[in-house]
Amino acid sequence: MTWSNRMRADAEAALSAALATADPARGVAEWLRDHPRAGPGRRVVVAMGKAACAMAAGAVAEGGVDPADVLVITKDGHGARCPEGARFLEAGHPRPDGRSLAAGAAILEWVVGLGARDELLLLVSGGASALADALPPGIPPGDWYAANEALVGAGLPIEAINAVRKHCSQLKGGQLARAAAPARVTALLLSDVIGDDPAVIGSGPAAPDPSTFDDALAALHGLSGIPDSLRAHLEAGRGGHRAETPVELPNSRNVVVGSNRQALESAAEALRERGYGALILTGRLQGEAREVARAVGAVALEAAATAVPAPPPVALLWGGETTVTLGPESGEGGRNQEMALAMGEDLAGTEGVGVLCAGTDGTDGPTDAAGGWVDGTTWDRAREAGWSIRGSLAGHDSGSLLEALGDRVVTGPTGTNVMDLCLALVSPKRPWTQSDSSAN
Ligand SMILES: O=C(O)[C@H](O)CO
Repeated sequence: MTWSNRMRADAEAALSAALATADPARGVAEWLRDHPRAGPGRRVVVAMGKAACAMAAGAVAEGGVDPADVLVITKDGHGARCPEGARFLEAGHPRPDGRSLAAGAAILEWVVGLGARDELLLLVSGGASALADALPPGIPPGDWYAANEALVGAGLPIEAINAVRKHCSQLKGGQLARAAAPARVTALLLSDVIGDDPAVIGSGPAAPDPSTFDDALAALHGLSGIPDSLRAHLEAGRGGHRAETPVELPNSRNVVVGSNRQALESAAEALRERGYGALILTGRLQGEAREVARAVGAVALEAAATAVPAPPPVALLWGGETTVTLGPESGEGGRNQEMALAMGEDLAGTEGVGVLCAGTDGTDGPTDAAGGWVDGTTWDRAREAGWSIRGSLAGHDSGSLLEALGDRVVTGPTGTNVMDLCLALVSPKRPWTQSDSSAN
């Protein structure tokens, strides 16, 4: 086995371990097993987001829940693992649509009439903000769709986008928990945001909201494409003519049951078992993919050259989520494949350094790959095959090149979504021997 194949196999094994840990069904089931219900009363479930089906399956397996009491709202094509007998709705993502509003109405109906002895088990994962909503009077659906388009298209941080969403909704920013009172609300969250803030994940339907109408208006500053009805609603809120989102929710608790950090720790453990020292450098990676890539590549090369921050064999781990700003040309690819490929030039000709970048949902951008692998051989192999890394990056076509080289990382849809992982492996300068690792 070449050093390159060997390290790629190690990185892919670490990714598999991370995905197993981030499995949302497992996270929900484990939490419910450790927190058995006390007292009588119904437990009804609302699962919303891209991982709603798996989370609902975990609740049915361990939570003493009747599937008929489960409402699942997920993205088109994300219905695998949905518990039989649950009410199942699909809705628009990343652009909300009429089905998102129908889903919001269904949620509010689902919690009507719950009493003080009942519990709403709310299972929230990434995408929930677009998939379900209930608009306040005065905001027509068309205006709401246009506003979402403008907010997401402007590349604003998710905190800012969700501050606006929360203040133009009857569900978000803790308002679902308020609607479910006097029932107790337990929200189990699969985090797809940096920092794992319950108020941001899926716009925090059961989380006290520290943001205000004022913050929402500030987020819109300088943004075009926001309809007047929306601005008027927010202005009215700032003037005290609309109810603020709740800052306290005594009936609600929020618990993160799956996160990028857990995935990183599990990947690090798997790499230690394979003979690497493993350092998690950050779970807060963000920024333009190709620029972040240069920094990640530089740290890995530094470890190879100077044994800083740790001597080889070492694995350096990053988590988070980068972005890609598309130009006029865009081919096949996604942020993880672009990030991997953007290291190709800096790594060119080096030995013993390889990097895997992958999205934990298994879908990098609009492609069917999770991400890509790059090492010191990529540049030459691409040239020999008639490809140019620079050209592919210029056309945002990283996926086509990586596919031609057999260097895409393909997991298939994973059912989870805890952002991305980037694993840089640095081998000793000499070839691997049995004593370098317990793995074969
Ligand atoms: O749905 C959302 O708001 C984003 O995915 C963040 O959780």
